[in-house]
Amino acid sequence: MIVTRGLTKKIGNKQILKGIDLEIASGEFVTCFGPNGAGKSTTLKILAMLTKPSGGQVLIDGQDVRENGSTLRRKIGLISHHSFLYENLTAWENLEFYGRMYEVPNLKKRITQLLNEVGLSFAADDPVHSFSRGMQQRLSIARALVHNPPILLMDEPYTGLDEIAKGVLKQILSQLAQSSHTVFLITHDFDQGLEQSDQALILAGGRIIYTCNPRRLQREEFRQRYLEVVGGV
Ligand SMILES: Nc1ncnc2c1ncn2[C@@H]1O[C@H](COP(=O)(O)OP(=O)(O)OP(=O)(O)O)[C@@H](O)[C@H]1O
Repeated sequence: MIVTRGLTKKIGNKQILKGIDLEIASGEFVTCFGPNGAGKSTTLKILAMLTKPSGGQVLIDGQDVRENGSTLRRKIGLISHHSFLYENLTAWENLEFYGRMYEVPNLKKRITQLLNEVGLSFAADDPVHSFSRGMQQRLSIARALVHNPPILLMDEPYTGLDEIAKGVLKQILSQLAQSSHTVFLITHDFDQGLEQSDQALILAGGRIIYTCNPRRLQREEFRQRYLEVVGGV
C-alpha cells in the first residue's frame, strides 16, 4: 500500500533523509520509533504529500505521489502536530467542511457518530478556539477519519490526550487495524507503539536502522535493541 524506494530529502545543505526503503502492505500496522531529529516527521510529511521528496520514489496504492497527488490525498487520513482545524469554526462545522470536501455520504450521521466516538458531542457547536489542546487533538482525530480513509498516517497522536481519550484512540486504532486499514504511526512510547503493530521500525540519522516483528519480541528486549542500535548511530 505504501512503498518508498531510495527516498531522500535535503533541506538547505542538510541531508535529512538518506535513502529510506519502506514497504507497508495493505492492512498492515507499522510503528516508527527513533530519537529526536531522526527524520520521522519528515518521512511522514512526504507520505502525506505535504512536502516533496528530493530523490527516490514514493508509491501509494501503486501510484506515484508526484503524478497522482489529488487522488491519493483522499485515501489518507493525517493526524500530526498541525491540527488542520479552523479556529473560528465550530467542531461540527470543521467536520462538515472536510466531509463536504471529500464528498462523504450521509455526512450528518457520520459527524454525529465521530463526535460521539471522540467524546466531543457536548462541544459540537463551540468554536475550536475555545477548545483545550486535548479537545483539539480529539477533533483532529475525528477530522482525519471523516472520509474513512484506507490509510492513516499519525505523528505522535497521543500527545495532549487525557487517559480517557488515550483509551478512545487506542480503541479506534484497534478497530481500524481489524478493518484492514493501513496505519503508519510515529511514537516515542514503546507500550503504545508496540501493542498493535505488525512491524516496528527504528529510524535514526535519516536511515531505517532496524526493523522487527514486535509480536516476536518482548517489550524489554525491544527497549534493549533500541538503546543498542540508536546508541551506535
Ligand atoms: N523545515 C525545515 N528546515 C530545516 N530543517 C528541518 C526542517 N524540517 C526538519 N528539519 C530538520 O530535519 C531533521 C529531522 O526532523 P524531523 O522533524 O523529521 O525529526 P523527527 O524524527 O520527527 O524528530 P522528533 O522526534 O523530535 O519529532 C532535524 O534535524 C530538523 O531540524
